Amino acid sequence: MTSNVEIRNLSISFGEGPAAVKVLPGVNFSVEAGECFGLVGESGSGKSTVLRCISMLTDFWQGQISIGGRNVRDIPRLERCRLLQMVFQDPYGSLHPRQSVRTTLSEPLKIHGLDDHEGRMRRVIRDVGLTADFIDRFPHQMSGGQRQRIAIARALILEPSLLLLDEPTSALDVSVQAEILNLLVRLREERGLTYLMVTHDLAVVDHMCDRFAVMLRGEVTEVLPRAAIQGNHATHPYARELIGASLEYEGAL
Ligand SMILES: Nc1ncnc2c1ncn2[C@@H]1O[C@H](COP(=O)(O)OP(=O)(O)OP(=O)(O)O)[C@@H](O)[C@H]1O
Repeated sequence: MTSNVEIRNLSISFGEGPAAVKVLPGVNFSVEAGECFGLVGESGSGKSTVLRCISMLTDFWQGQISIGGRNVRDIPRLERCRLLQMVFQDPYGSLHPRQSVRTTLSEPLKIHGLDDHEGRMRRVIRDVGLTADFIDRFPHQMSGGQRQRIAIARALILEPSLLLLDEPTSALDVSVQAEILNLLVRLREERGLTYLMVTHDLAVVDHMCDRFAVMLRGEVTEVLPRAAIQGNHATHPYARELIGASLEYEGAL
C-alpha cells in the first residue's frame, strides 16, 4: 500500500464546554509517498497534535485524514500498526524501563503473528547500526543514542511504510543528533520510507526534508520546498521570520 498522506480540514479542541480550546482550527497539507516532509513552527502550534491525530493516538478530531487513499478511521488498528509507526522525542520515556529489547521487539511480532522472530530482530538491530548483543539489554544499559536506535528499531520491526517522527533527535546530545539523522536518511533510502517529521530545527529540515510546512497557532501558513530555506523564499511573514532567524543564527555560528 502506498503511504501518501492527505490531511483536509483537520481540527481538534481540547476541553469541554466554555473551557474548550480549539488547538487545530483546520489544517490542510499532503505528503507524497516516499517524501520526507517537515512540520516546523512555534512551540504549542500543534505539530505533535497533528502526528497524534494521524496515528489515532488522539482520535476525537474532525476532518479527513487519508493514507494511501484510505480514510485512516477505516483502517483496522492492527493494519494501521503495519502501515505507520511513530518515533518519539524522548527514548528515555518511550521505552519501558523494565522491558528488554527482546521483549520490546518481539511483542509486536507475536501480536501480528509473524514468524522468524530471532531473524527479524537481528536484521532490524543491525539495520539501526547496533550489534546482536543489544537484543538482551535493558534501557538503562544503553546510551541515549543507542536507546533512540532501539526506538527506531521498534518502529521498523513491523516494516511500516510511513514513519511519524516527533522531534526524534531533540532530546539527544548534540554529538549524537547527526548520527541519528544520518541513520534516518539511510533507512529512508534503503526502505523507500515516507517520513513526516516534526522539528524545531530548520537545519534538520535543510538536511533531510523535501518540503516542509510552517505552522502558526494551529494553522499551516505555508508549504515550502527545502530550497526555499537558503535565501529565504517564504512569502508568509511568520515563515519569513522563522527562516530569517534560523539563517541569522547559523550565520552567527
Ligand atoms: N491532551 C491535551 N489536553 C489539552 N491541551 C492539549 C493536549 N495536547 C496538546 N494540548 C495543547 O495543544 C497545543 C498544541 O500542542 P502540541 O504539543 O501539538 O504543540 P507543538 O507544536 O508540538 O509544540 P512543541 O513544539 O512545544 O512540542 C498546546 O497549546 C498544548 O497545550
